[in-house]
Amino acid sequence: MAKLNLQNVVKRFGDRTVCDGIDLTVDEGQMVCLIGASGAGKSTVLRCINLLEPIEDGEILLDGVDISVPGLDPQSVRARIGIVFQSFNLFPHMTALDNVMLAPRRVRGRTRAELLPQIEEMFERFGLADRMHNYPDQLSGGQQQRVAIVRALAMQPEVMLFDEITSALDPQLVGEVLDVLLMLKQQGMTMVMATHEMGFARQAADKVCFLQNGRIVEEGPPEQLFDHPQQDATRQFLARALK
Ligand SMILES: Nc1ncnc2c1ncn2[C@@H]1O[C@H](COP(=O)(O)OP(=O)(O)OP(=O)(O)O)[C@@H](O)[C@H]1O
Repeated sequence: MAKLNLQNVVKRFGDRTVCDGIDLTVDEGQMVCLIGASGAGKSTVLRCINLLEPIEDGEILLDGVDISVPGLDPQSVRARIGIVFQSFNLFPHMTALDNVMLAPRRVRGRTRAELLPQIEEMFERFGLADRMHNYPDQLSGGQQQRVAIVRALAMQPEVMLFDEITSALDPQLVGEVLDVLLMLKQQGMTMVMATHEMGFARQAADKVCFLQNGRIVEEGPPEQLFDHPQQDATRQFLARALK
């Protein structure tokens, strides 16, 4: 697994600065949660890391190498950094298995036969063994999101990014998706997660970063940030979110 470093990352949309000098370190095997009000810039940070958005300034280092330099093939970076979104984005005309196999076949040139044992094992591990041949509309939201996670993992990424992956789920399905993240953490995956699930951030994160107006205004281990927030903005946000 890899280590991720953001140094003074600046992202603007027109004259609006959405990431205003983000410094973030995610050590190998760490889970970092980004929290903050809607519009604070959490998704944009993740999209910049995955090179879905070009940045105006700063550096994004993957194991010490700047991946944000112009000219670098974004596909090769995205093969190393997986991302899962709120909306599962599965192809509706393909089975769960075919959705998962698509990228490793296309990008890595692997065959179905080569991939099958590893992918079957992942479906099994994430409680989806009997769902491999179902189409997305035959699956619950929680199952679809777990398939989306398996799809990202099938590329054998070194870092995983999760953007509000439980926000579109019925409350009773949230737990089964968060459990998958706990399993990944146990396996030592390096992860960054934008979330409104404060209970999960408190329980599972190694570090929590509070974003406000495109800046990380406070960060620390969850017990420090949740129990002893230093900034008024953090206190007010947590008071509302934990209510
Ligand atoms: N493609 C875009 N063009 C213009 N503005 C954008 C674009 N994408 C995001 N923004 C703006 O950037 C700001 C940060 O958005 P972002 O989605 O990163 O916030 P967020 O913290 O993830 O919010 P949420 O919790 O609602 O997902 C918002 O004001 C948003 O309107």
